[in-house]
Amino acid sequence: MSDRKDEWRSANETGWWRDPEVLASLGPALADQFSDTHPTVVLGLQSRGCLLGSLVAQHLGLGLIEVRKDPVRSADSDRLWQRTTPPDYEDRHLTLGFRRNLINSGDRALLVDDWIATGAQALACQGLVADAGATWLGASVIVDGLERPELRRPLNLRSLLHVRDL
Ligand SMILES: O=P(O)(O)OC[C@H]1O[C@H](OP(=O)(O)OP(=O)(O)O)[C@H](O)[C@@H]1O
Ligand SMILES: Nc1ncnc2[nH]cnc12
Repeated sequence: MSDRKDEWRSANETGWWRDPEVLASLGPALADQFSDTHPTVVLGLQSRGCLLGSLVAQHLGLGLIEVRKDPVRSADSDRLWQRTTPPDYEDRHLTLGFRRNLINSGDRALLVDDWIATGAQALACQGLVADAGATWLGASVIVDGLERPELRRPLNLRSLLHVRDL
């Protein structure tokens, strides 16, 4: 998984998906970080988090909730849980959300993502889970680049790599 940074100072994550062995190992590795918990649903943040979230969900035999950026109602009857993020690593205030009927208050939710930076998007996801009355288990990510260490515990962040190790 070691991977030097490119000229944009970000790891070339697309190379990870291209490697069959790395791809096969990511779902189990991200799931195993939370083997002491009992998730009932995986949350994947559009878009890379969904790619990884589906690997984790499949490994655990669970379903996936796709957390959409700027979700649009497909029908008036679609009620959404929605939250707007604080500024993220690109200084965006994104609206994140998903259909309310995808989660219930008995669910135990595990967020999966490739990278955490400001923690803004993960915080909004934690808020969405709280809005639904469900239980937040934590965030399982590949790269921990968290800029606010005080968020590590409340988010229950677990990572495969730290950004300084790339
Ligand atoms: O900690 P934060 O500052 O909130 O940033 C982390 C989020 O940003 C990146 O996704 P991005 O929005 O670039 O979308 P992508 O998955 O489509 O690349 C990354 O995959 C995380 O989801
Ligand atoms: N995928 C990513 N998400 C958030 N911050 C990043 N910095 C470099 N790559 C990133």
